Amino acid sequence: MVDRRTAEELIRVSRETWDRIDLFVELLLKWQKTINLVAPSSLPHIWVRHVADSLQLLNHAGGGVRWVDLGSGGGFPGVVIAIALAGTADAHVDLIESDSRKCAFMREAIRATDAPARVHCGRIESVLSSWTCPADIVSSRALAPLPRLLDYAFPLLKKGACGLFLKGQDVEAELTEASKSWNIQATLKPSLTEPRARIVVVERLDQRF
Ligand SMILES: C[S@@+](CC[C@H](N)C(=O)[O-])C[C@H]1O[C@@H](n2cnc3c(N)ncnc32)[C@H](O)[C@@H]1O
Repeated sequence: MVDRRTAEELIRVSRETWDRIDLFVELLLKWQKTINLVAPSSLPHIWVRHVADSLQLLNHAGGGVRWVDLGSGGGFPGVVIAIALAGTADAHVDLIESDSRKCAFMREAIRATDAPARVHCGRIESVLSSWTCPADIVSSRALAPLPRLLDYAFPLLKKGACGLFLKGQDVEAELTEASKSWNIQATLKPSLTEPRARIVVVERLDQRF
């Protein structure tokens, strides 16, 4: 349980939130036997590598409670964020994922933890093409290189959502590439869980013509 203790030292959330995350992790480990929800090699480090990695986004959300998480997979960061926001007025997380087995897992996790979230099983491009709900935050982890990620998130960013994207060490090159198509107002924040990783906070995005 060193990994779990390290996560608790990195991130401050309530005892009740940790209890609900315990339920989520228990369920994930059960489903992981039949579906690849996270890389098997990362399981011994699940608390820091996945749970704390997700929760750290709350530090950059400016109190935003209406989230849309893209390519949520096994629930990172979206389901973990929803669990942490449970009980907060107006909090809601929309999770968009195209793999129906991962969607089934997330629906079960939301039910078991009573998290304020909803799963949209489909392609991001298609789900967001008719999206009308306001969003404070659009998040994602390990979905696509930044240029494609910005294409996906643009329908929400252009309406004023803030982008919170967990990225690896290649983020500077990805930002340079994305700048060819976009005017990006963004800042890079250090990750609490991985020294080489960064959180890209996109405050504003406009298309270059
Ligand atoms: C590498 S996984 C990352 C999952 C999770 N965000 C995480 O960090 O553990 C990428 C996920 O995005 C989903 N995905 C990829 N392209 C997508 C698209 N266009 N629309 C919806 N989901 C997509 C995949 O099915 C997969 O579950």
